[in-house]
Amino acid sequence: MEDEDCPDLVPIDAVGSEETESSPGGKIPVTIITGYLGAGKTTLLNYILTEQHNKRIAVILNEFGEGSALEKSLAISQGGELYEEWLELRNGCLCCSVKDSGVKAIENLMQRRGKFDYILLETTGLADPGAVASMFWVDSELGSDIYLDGIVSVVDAKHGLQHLTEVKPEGLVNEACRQVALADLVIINKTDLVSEEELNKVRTSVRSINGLVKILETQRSRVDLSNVLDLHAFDSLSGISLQKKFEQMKTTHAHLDKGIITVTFEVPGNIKEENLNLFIQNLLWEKNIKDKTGCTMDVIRLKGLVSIQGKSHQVIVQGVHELYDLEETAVEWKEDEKRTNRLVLIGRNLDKETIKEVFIATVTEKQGNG
Ligand SMILES: Nc1nc2c(ncn2[C@@H]2O[C@H](COP(=O)(O)OP(=O)(O)OP(=O)(O)O)[C@@H](O)[C@H]2O)c(=O)[nH]1
Ligand SMILES: [Zn+2]
Repeated sequence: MEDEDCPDLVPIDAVGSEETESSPGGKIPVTIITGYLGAGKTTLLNYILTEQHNKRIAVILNEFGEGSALEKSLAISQGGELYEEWLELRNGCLCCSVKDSGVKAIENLMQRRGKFDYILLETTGLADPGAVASMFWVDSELGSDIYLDGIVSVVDAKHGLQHLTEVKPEGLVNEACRQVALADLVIINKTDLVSEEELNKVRTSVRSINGLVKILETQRSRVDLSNVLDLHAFDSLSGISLQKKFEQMKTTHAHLDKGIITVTFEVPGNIKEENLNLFIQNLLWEKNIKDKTGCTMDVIRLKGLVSIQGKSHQVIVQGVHELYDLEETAVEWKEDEKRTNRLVLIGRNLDKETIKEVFIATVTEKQGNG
């Protein structure tokens, strides 16, 4: 069994000398809350801020949007002014509302280290959560204090289907779809406003975009916090749950439009790390892998469990847009176990046969001695 309480390993020089009462040397998890305009993100965060849960959560509300969301946060800020200072709430949480990307707010928040154990960050309804997520990966200064735990996307049960199926001008990705594609958890909210049949359609649509995502259904964004926090979606702890998902995953339904879909494939054997890097870089950086009609495959999210030559443990692959990394998991290949590589890609113009062929060609290709 995995010891979930085991602190993440951090480089020694990353452990600051400042007061870190909560978890010495430990990084603070950040969960990104996305979702289309009006889906219920702020409602979710307000719910978390007002519930008793014995957790000290710092919440960064994005108040770029107008109307009801603003009013809600005004209610929380009590003073009647838009809050740009950190406010300590009765249940031990901290709250701040910001107008920009929120990264500034996180930097500002880190000065209050020791007062909270978790950060929830709301993005604007139209934001690309991948861009926000990327900042935690590439910003090493932020990265030594915090880590990305997961991406949660709130979907409006009433209008979600319309948002998800809206066709954008050529070349543009529908933001609502992108948010679902990147999510580790989708909360279908406002179920009070729809029939069971409508709800089914939304669920099916979410599932067809993202075959891996966990789906919850709520009213007023009332969720069990344990389903939202500590998902460990981006670290090696998620290797075990990823393996379970592979087993449960059904093949994706054929999509009529050129929307975002999930494809998954498996190739048995051991692969070389450099060949895997080459494959991923062709896909994410060079973007030179095309489908049968000549369209470039556009991968938004990538996950995989692979078997690398010379490594005794399964390796997890994580990608968001152009960024990716490989990390050895705690799961060891057993001696009599068939070594295999399983990948999941979420994106556009993905064609399973072609991508699998390219993978096989790339990873089995003999590399020169140099
Ligand atoms: N009927 C119904 N209304 C809801 C539910 N959840 C939230 N709402 C309402 O939907 C509206 C939008 O909710 P918000 O939480 O502000 O949505 P948001 O995603 O933060 O919106 P933006 O920040 O503007 O993108 C508010 O008026 C909420 O009261 C629900 O489950 N059912
Ligand atoms: Zn909001």
